[in-house]
Amino acid sequence: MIEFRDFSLTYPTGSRPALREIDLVVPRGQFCAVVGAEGAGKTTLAGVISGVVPHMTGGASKGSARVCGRLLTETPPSELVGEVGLVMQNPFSQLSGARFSLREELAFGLENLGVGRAEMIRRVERVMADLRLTALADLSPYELSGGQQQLLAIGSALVMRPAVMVLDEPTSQLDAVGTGVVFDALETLRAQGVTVVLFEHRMERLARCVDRVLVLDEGRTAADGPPADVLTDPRLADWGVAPLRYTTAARRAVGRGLWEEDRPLPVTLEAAADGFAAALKSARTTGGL
Ligand SMILES: Nc1ncnc2c1ncn2[C@@H]1O[C@H](COP(=O)(O)OP(=O)(O)OP(=O)(O)O)[C@@H](O)[C@H]1O
Repeated sequence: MIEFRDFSLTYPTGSRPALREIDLVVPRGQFCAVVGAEGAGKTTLAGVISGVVPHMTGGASKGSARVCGRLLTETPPSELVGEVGLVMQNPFSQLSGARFSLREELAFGLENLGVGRAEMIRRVERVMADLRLTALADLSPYELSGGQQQLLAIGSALVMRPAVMVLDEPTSQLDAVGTGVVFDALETLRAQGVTVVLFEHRMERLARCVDRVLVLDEGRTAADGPPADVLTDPRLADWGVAPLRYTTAARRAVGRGLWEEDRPLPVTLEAAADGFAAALKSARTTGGL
């Protein structure tokens, strides 16, 4: 689905590559998260997958980057419409400004593609049902909350039935409620088997819903694997990524003999609760409490 081979990219004004020797294969249906410090290359990678970089920014590349077999550096973004859906940080800036209701906004891209009316209605209704937007169908996009607007942006991308969805920090401008709404929608995408690359810094939510986490550090792949491995890697902070609170608490508990050494460090609240409950039980049994 996504295939990068030894791919590097240097912006025209860049003194060093923003991406270096990236090898990345994301198969169909995989849900992959990309994390990294500021300037690590996350937005650049999102831009390459969605066709924005280098077509709209300029830049020289080496190696190859493909989505659905198409070489991204040779395919203009307009030709990727059916293949890649992009959702960016600011939901407001993604509204067309040309439509009066949420339902019409969802139909906008399909109208531009010349999709027939019956098919358009079918797709729009389906996306509204999947993202639980049906009750808001007749509201103006400008009456929606930030979280709802971001759901609309996700819906506008999804309605085009892209092979891959790229979400570049979709919750960074949202409050806790909006973030919850977007992560619930991501669970829906996952359940539907959509291939997703999510660039995100809210690791606690991310650890639950992704198959794989890739860490970028100064444009290179520093780590790549299941969240339970990558997010408990002791080098995470060296790569500029704050470890999860659960992992940090359990690591301290290991040091004090309060976390079973052979129990993996937790990356979710549930795993942390189970681990601490087991530690408490064993302390009670052995008379430690
Ligand atoms: N359009 C551009 N022209 C020149 N250099 C750029 C451009 N966009 C990004 N860069 C540089 O490329 C490197 C990677 O930036 P990028 O925005 O991809 O990182 P990031 O991980 O998304 O960072 P942040 O979390 O701050 O958004 C940085 O050194 C940045 O200064």
